[in-house]
This record gives sequence, C-alpha cells and structure tokens, in this order.
Amino acid sequence: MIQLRALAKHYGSHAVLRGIDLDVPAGQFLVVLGPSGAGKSTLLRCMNGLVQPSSGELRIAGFDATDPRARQVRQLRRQVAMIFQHHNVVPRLSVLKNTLTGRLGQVPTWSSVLQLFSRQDVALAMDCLRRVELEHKAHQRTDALSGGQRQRVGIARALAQQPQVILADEPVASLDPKTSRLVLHYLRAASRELGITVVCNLHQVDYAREFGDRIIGLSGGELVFDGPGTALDQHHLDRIYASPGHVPHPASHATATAATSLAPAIQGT
Ligand SMILES: Nc1ncnc2c1ncn2[C@@H]1O[C@H](COP(=O)(O)OP(=O)(O)OP(=O)(O)O)[C@@H](O)[C@H]1O
Repeated sequence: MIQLRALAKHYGSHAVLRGIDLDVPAGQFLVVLGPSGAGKSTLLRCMNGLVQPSSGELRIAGFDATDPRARQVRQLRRQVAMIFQHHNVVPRLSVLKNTLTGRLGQVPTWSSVLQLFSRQDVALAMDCLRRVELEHKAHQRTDALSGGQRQRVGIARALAQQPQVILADEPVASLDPKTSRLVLHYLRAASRELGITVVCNLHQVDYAREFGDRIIGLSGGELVFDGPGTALDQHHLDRIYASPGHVPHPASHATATAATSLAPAIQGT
C-alpha cells in the first residue's frame, strides 16, 4: 500500500529525512515514534503530497506521491485522508456537515460548491459518525463538543472520504489519557474493520505499544527501529530518543519517559 525507497528531504543543508526505506501493507496500523524534530510530520506530509521529497521514491495507494502535477496530487489526496492534532473541524458547522466535508473530493464541483450532498452521502456520513459513536450529535454545532469529540468528528470526516490510507499527525497530543485511548481505538478499528492503512505519529510510547501493529522509530531523519511493540525495549528507546549526535527535545524525551511510567495508570482507564 505504501512503499518508500531511499526517501530523502532536505531544507537547504538540513537533512530532515535521510534515505527511508519502508513497505506498509494494506490494513496495517503503523505508529511512528521519534523526538521532536525527528522528521515524523515531514514523513506524513511527503505521503500526502504536501511536501515534495528531495530524492527517492514514494508510492502510496497506487500513486507516485513525488509527482507534483496538480491532477496527480488531487487524485492521491482522495485516497489519503489526514487527521491533525487540532482536528481542523469547522466549529460553526454541524457535526454532520463537518463529516460530509470528507465527501467534497468525491462529488462533482458544482455540488461541492453548493454543498449539496446525495442521500447516499448523508447515509455514509451517519454511518461514519456511528463508528465513532457520535451519531446522536449529528445535528449539533461542532463548537458545542469537547476536544475529544471534535477529534472523533475528524476521524468520521476522514472515514467519509473512504480513503485507502489515513495519516494521523499526533492525533491525541492534546487529549487526556482516556480520550486518547478512545480516539486510537477508533483509528485501529478503521484499520481492522475497514482495511484502511493507518500511519500515526505519536509521542506516547505506551500507546504505540498498545495500538500499533508495528512501530517505526525515527531519529534525526533516520529509521532506527522497525518492529512490533513487543520488540521495542529500552535499548531501542534510547536509540530513538537519545541517539549519538542527536540532542533530544527535553519535552519529547520527557513524554516518552513519562508515558512509559504511566503504563499501569493508563491500563486502568
Ligand atoms: N518548511 C520547512 N522549512 C525548513 N525546515 C523545516 C520545514 N519543515 C520542517 N522543517 C524542519 O525539519 C525538521 C523535522 O520537522 P518535523 O516537523 O518533521 O519533525 P517532527 O518529528 O514531526 O517534530 P514534532 O514531534 O515536534 O512535530 C525540524 O528541524 C524542522 O524545523
């Protein structure tokens, strides 16, 4: 589903991604760990065509994601949904309308401009809201929801797009542990039940272990770990968060350490 070969990204002399090789099969829930500045967001942005790699190959959902032509990028983005840390929902719109915006790339331009959605689109959006247990909020304004509920609307909107891939960039960064686990549960259900490939950037090691089918660790733009959560031991964490020559961001290192020590508390929520 996703293939990267020697993928590199430089900003001037700053190498942000240094030759990443990766194959992600359909339906896998892949977690990307790494300290602040490791290149996690840049990797996701390359995957949806927001950032042009400097060199290397990147194929995703059958598209060449390094092809900058507008039509190619549009087609790629139909298959690749994004979920952001700050959920990016439109507060004044209803929950249902926000979810329906996931259909905009799939409907003719005239109906997207007029925001005319078919009965099938509305039924699909309601089904997506049911998947995140928010169908009872469909007609409420989105700004009446909590942060966690808004992130669930963000997931419903991504599902309404019927993508092959969901890219989630720190989707639980500003949520409490219980809500975070709920949001990750819905994302994992999307991969298990709908076969959607999910690539999810996280700062919390425990969530990565609990939810990821597979974890990769980035450090200084290099892939330094690739395996299941059970194989991710302290040695690997040291390599990811404090590899030689890399000065870890204090906050992200603290998050990794704190998350590890929070394990029993989180299990109980
Ligand atoms: N448009 C840009 N121009 C110049 N440098 C950039 C640009 N975007 C990202 N960078 C740099 O690339 C590096 C990696 O950034 P990126 O956002 O991918 O890291 P990250 O691992 O996602 O960090 P965080 O966990 O803090 O979000 C950083 O040093 C950042 O400053």
